[in-house]
Amino acid sequence: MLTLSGVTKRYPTGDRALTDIELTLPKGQVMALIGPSGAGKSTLIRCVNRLVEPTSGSIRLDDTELTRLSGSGLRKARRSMGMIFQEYALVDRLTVMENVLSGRLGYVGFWRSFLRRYPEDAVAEAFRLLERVGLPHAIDKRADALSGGQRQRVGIARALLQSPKLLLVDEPTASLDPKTSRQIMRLIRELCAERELATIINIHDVALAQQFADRIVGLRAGQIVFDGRPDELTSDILTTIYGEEDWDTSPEPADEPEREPVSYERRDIAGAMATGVAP
Ligand SMILES: Nc1ncnc2c1ncn2[C@@H]1O[C@H](COP(=O)(O)OP(=O)(O)OP(=O)(O)O)[C@@H](O)[C@H]1O
Repeated sequence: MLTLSGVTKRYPTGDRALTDIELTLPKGQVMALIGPSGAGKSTLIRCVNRLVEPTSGSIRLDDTELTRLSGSGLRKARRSMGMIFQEYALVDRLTVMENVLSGRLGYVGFWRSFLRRYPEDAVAEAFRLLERVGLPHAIDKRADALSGGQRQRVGIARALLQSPKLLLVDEPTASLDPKTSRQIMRLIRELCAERELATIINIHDVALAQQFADRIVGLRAGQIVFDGRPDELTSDILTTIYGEEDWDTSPEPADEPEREPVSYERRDIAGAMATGVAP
């Protein structure tokens, strides 16, 4: 479905962000891309949707060579790639429904979108998607009245309204609490299975990646140093990806502070039992 072959990116500054990347992503697979800061994760995702121009190599989505596209060909190809962002990228003053419908901008043309006239089938599908992501009650709310988790659900519905073949997801949980992060990852996973969407998720949280991805690719200094199943990600491999660290130890329990022995009078204890307040 998506095939990267010999992809290299050197920025004009001389930074070599990716070197000779070989990667094939089949339909329906959720792939987590992990690696330290600066490893090249965002650059890889951005090369696929051509927000960044690869210096060399080939990127194919089905039969289309993405690196050769420009103008309308590139716009058409981008419709088949849904993006989900860390900071949600919603328009705050628009409603949830309007934000979701903006996922169709690549299809409806400038004047129709300017006049906010979307085809009926797009509106019906937006309703269905908002129901599916758990926001049917929030359709008319302004985006800035939502919590982070709700905003990310809107971002997911907007990406899916494009009817993409591929989802490119950049740090979807970086601004969310642990429970909401899991809910969002679970939702992305379920939707990918339902729609047979191939997905690349750029993520720092290794535990979340292991729990919700089918496959993990580890990048270090622009090169793939691990490509395997989540259960194959051992401490040694984490060291290869991130560098030396003791991955197995949990934090030492904090020492109890030494306390002066306290003696209570019997009547203090009786009082405490009556009021629930320690003497
Ligand atoms: N626009 C740019 N111009 C020059 N160099 C860049 C640019 N964007 C990224 N780089 C460099 O490319 C390398 C890879 O950066 P990239 O942002 O892709 O890494 P990352 O793994 O996504 O990092 P993070 O996890 O911190 O987001 C780094 O050395 C970075 O400094």
